[in-house]
Amino acid sequence: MTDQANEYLKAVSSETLANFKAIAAAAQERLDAARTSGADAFIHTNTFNSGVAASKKLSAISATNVTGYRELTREPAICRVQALDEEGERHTYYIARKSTVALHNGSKLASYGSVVGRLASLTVGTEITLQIAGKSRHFELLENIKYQPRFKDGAWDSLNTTVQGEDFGPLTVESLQALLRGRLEEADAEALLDALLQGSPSDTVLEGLRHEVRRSMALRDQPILDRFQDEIFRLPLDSQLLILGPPGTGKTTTLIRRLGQKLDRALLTPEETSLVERIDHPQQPHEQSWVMFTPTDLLKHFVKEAFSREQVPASDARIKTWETQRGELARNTLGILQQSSSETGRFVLKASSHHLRPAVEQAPTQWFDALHAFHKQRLLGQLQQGLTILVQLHHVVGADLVRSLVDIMATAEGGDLMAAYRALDGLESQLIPLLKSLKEESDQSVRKGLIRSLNQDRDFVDQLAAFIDSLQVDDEADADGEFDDDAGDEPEQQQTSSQKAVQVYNRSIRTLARLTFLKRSVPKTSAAAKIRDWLGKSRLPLKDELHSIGESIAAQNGLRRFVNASRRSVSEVPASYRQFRREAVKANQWYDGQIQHPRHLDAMELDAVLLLTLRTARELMAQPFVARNRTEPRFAFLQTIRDRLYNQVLVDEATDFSPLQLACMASLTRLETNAFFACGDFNQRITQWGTRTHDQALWAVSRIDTRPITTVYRQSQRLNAFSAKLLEILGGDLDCRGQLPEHLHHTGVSPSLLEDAGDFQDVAIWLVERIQEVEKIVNIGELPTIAVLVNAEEQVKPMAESLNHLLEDINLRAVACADGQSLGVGSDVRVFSVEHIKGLEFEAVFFVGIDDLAQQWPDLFGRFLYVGATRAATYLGLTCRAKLPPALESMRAELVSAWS
Ligand SMILES: Nc1ncnc2c1ncn2[C@@H]1O[C@H](COP(=O)(O)OP(=O)(O)OP(=O)(O)O)[C@@H](O)[C@H]1O
Repeated sequence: MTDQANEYLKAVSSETLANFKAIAAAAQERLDAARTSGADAFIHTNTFNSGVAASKKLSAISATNVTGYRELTREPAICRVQALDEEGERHTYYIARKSTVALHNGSKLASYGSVVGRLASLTVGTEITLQIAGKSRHFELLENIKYQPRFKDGAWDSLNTTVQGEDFGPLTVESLQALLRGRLEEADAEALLDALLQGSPSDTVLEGLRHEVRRSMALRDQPILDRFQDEIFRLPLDSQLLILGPPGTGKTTTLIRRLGQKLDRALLTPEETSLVERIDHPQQPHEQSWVMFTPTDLLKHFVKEAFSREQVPASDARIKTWETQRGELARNTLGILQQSSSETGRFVLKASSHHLRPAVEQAPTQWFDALHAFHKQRLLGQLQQGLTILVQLHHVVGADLVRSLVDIMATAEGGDLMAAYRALDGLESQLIPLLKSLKEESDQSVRKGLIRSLNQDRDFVDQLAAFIDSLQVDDEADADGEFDDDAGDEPEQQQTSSQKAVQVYNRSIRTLARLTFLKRSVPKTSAAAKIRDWLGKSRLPLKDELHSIGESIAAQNGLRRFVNASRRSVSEVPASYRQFRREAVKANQWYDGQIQHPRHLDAMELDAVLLLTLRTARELMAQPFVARNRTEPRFAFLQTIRDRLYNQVLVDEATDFSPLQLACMASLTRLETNAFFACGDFNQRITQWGTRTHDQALWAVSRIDTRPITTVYRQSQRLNAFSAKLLEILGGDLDCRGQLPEHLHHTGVSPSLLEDAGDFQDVAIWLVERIQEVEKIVNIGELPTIAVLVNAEEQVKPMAESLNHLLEDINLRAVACADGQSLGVGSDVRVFSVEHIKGLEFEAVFFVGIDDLAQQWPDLFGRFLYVGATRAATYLGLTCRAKLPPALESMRAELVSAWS
């Protein structure tokens, strides 16, 4: 670096530290003002007439402001940029992480999420056009300085500041204070001595960018994104995006930053603001209307801190696994699963069962499409049968009504069920009263028969109740009569045994009457047949009576199919599924598992039922005739679902979710926003059911826009090269390889290998030697993050125990992170089962028993190895109980036995 550059650097450092002080002081002034006059000091709007919701929103804004100012007192700025505008004028901006404050000294401070904040992501020499205050402004970036501010002993400093100027850099300045003083601080003299002894440059200014050792078990702070990530995170709120990229390219980082930006009303574009205001709901304001799905609980814990840096409160209600969300929806909201063991009729989830063929589980989209088509056909069939009945009974229901229904059915048969529902919605004012009067008449006639029997025998109802209790009824045999009465539309209530007996009597007589009228036989195993036989001729209504009741019931049956038809398209998904599966099993299609009970569902089947329910409900919600009448009681069933939708849905490690699960998640976005943001990597899929191809992703979210990112920020050059080779020999998608950022000095070391390792005690000896090496090489006064990965949950504790025997002697500890529930604390060596470590990052990773893994999971071995190996930033160790698996033999030359 030239003397001139050095002097310039000092001048800028001095300006920076003065500005840090000024920003922190200005922010403190605002905080003090708020304290004396109440937090509402920030609000200049008159709230008297704005209602409760508006004042709630404003107090939320003032709370955000307070947090923002407080953050500025801790971290005044994260960047300083200089840019040349189209008129040749130089502009200097300081950029803060989230908030801004006006400065008295003329310096300009913008937040990173603002339009000007984009300059922070550019490299020097890049040109950009920005829309500032409605005007297009063109800039060329001349200089970019990134800070890590620290306040120590009453003075501001910035550590590991990176600087890139027009004709110098990038450089890393260890400490701006030290640069200004020309030496490292006294307190750091020891570090300086160590650095000198290791032969590293003693100067506080280093050429290039340096790797930052991973010290904590949380997603690393990355306040400024690169240009490509930055572009993605600012895309409009109502986008559907899938970021694809190799491990460690900052996909999760980008996702969290995007959420932070899109939740901050001050940073939304005018279009986004008007969209958010249109859909804002006092019960679930925009700031809380989001959910993020992660495949494991561990990843959930790993990213939580990154959310709080974004000032986004992220409770368990916001970051979830799909299993949690699915359970809530299927059980509580949609009633697909039974809620208690006493309840009957609904499905029971058997999560560990597999009913579908493995090939269907791996590519379930065709199966789902077949189910969808079946459901539509079944709904159409119900209406067609209704029309056939009504055409014959036009003298009961009226010829005009039948003609209208004939026209509506022509539309439905043309494939447009939604248009048919719209027309039927308009016809309900005729259908419902007619149905009601027919039912009253037929109920009256059925009741007469009951009273007759009671007159003959006062114990009739008690005897009937006792008989009903002894009945073994076949639900399927009674399913035929589902439109006989509307009891199914009412919630099941607690009944006395007499009430139940009378209800079963009524239902059975109606069924018998309808089948008599239709001249059809009664299924032998049905309740109706059993009751008929029990009643005997003397207590059954006369044949003529049955015929006339039957005619009315048949007409009601026909009419009922046209009432609430749209609701049935949603509520009858489970019934369609049961029938679909019954027929497919008979036809030897799709299924081959043992289905113990017609009400049992495996996890993928539940996803399918859920998806079909959600998609049908959304299709209905999008219909103008529904949207117009959304508050009407007849559409209350949709409101329950609407209340469960989110302004934004985010998915991390999307490829571990099946296409059905991704489609369900996308179906949880508000219809107005459709804001869906997912990230993943097909090479890192470690579930059999996960999404395998881009086509599957497109099937799940039809308008998804895929954005690749390829700069690898996690791994050293050596490990990145090793990972790329691993991908090659394991047959991964080679287009998904990444490269390290320019100017990064992070060569690293080759992975190390132990063969013929023996039992855990022997492995532990080798691991502890390597851990000590890492500690020595890293030399940061504490242990960096270290993970030991084992092949199965039951190995976690024994491995941790074996390590602890040895680590104790050097004052270190290993912790068993069992069941993927805990991330461990402090600088312990963490032992995980490999299936839980998706998305995590460590400075060093040791993968124990990879030859056993190859035998245990021949299909997924390569993927587990790839995911495990790419968790490591710098140090990777592999151990084999016997020898390196044959698939990896060609990598032997890349492996060493130790690092020192
Ligand atoms: N623009 C950037 N500059 C420097 N470091 C970055 C940048 N973006 C991300 N990182 C760092 O890269 C590392 C990996 O980030 P992240 O976990 O978000 O990647 P990922 O693509 O989600 O990885 P994986 O596919 O393994 O889940 C983190 O330490 C993060 O801080």
